[in-house]
Amino acid sequence: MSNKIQLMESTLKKCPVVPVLVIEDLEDAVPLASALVRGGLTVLEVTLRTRAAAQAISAIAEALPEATVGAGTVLSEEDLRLAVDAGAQFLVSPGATPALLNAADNTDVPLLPGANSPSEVMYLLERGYTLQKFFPAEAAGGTPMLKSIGGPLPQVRFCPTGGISTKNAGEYLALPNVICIGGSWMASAKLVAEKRWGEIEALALEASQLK
Ligand SMILES: O=C(O)C(=O)C[C@H](O)[C@H](O)COP(=O)(O)O
Repeated sequence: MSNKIQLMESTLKKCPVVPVLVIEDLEDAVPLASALVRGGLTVLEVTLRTRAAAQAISAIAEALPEATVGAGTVLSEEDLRLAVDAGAQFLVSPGATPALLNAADNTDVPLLPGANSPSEVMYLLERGYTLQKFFPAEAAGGTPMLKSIGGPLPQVRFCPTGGISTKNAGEYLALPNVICIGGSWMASAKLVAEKRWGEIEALALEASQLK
């Protein structure tokens, strides 16, 4: 486990923000990822919420070797297989189940599992996860909740995701138990549907400079 945690840590340390992407149209995958990478966001999470997702991961990995592309919304062993076979370099889940964690134990690709309560965090810690996604960040209590969890559980660091934007990103990044944040604001459904790559690049640039 510790090698995989180290790999996850080095990935999450690359950038302050991981864009969470919903790619409906495969032809948008590479232009979208290119815009984000040009803006300085090189770690990308493609959610498995669309039919194009797995092919989008493969296309981005092939076209942009400088990017680290992972799969999000990994809910089951089947999702995990699909993502790993597509070439995902990391996996993200909004929560965790024993079946998913067992499947993750049998692959070399690191998983960032989600939690948002002390018991969930403790369970994942028991399973070896010192890096976890805090989801849905704002709805689950935001920075006060993360600060409180950090009291008894300072050994766990989080990638909070859900309801974060440039407005509150800095408050999360200032916490000692936050390694990076996730969000979709720089690649909203509207911006992607309208193929506004220049604007996405500008928003990525702003996000990549967050501290
Ligand atoms: O798909 C997943 O696996 C998720 O966990 C959900 C995403 O992380 C959030 O949808 C991103 O949140 P927003 O930045 O508020 O859009």
